[in-house]
Amino acid sequence: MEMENKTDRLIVALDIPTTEQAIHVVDSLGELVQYYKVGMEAFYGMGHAVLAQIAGRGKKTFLDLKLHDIPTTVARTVTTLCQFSPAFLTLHAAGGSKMLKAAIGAADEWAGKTNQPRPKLLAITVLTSIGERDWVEIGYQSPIRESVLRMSVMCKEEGVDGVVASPREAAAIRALCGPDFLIVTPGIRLLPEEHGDQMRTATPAQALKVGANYLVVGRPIVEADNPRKVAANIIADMKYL
Ligand SMILES: O=C(O)c1cc(=O)[nH]c(=O)n1[C@@H]1O[C@H](COP(=O)(O)O)[C@@H](O)[C@H]1O
Repeated sequence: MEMENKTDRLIVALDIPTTEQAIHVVDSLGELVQYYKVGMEAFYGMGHAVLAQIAGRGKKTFLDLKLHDIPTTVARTVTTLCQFSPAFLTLHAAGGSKMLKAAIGAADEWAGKTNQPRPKLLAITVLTSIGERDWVEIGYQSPIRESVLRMSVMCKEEGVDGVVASPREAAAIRALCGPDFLIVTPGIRLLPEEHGDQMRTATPAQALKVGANYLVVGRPIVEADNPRKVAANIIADMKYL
């Protein structure tokens, strides 16, 4: 894949419900951060207007609405969301291969009709907040790692651009899915003891080392007294590698 400067591979999760707060974070991080993740809290709270505000500041968006529904519903939703020109769009691998295929078909069709680049589609594998016990409780019998790898291979075969997974599975995904398959890792912490509800975590340098293309960091930056300082520390850790 076309490689960006590795410090441009930090995605800050704007898990914030109001435009004023969100734009304050974007403006205070300034040149340090190029990608912002707009997830459910931000999108439901602010609507699509926030995407234009982020784009207006020359930043790229990771639209993380984690689509998971029947293939037709997901495909139509992908068409609707493509009009906002996000760099990335997420859906759940657990929606299955037919849903993934329908989503890719919709994005390709939109790009063909509009002559615009299509957003990269990324599939969520097993959420980083899930531990082995939670996984068994839901009813899965294979270990998390096996499930993540199985989903990643299915995504690759269906033509999905990459996956969202924990840094703990990244090296194995990279080995199985090759150098061009995107791996985005949340669950990033400079201080492992501050993991909160994240169960499968790593430091920024560790995540890059095992093959992650992009790192997602939310609360450690957004809820810090000095978001700029924390972002700079994370970037320093990424550079250290
Ligand atoms: O799809 C995601 O972005 C995602 C997948 C996953 O497995 N785990 C995960 O934490 N995320 C998101 O990544 C962000 C992590 O935020 P912090 O834990 O605050 O750094 C949140 O916005 C989550 O919604």
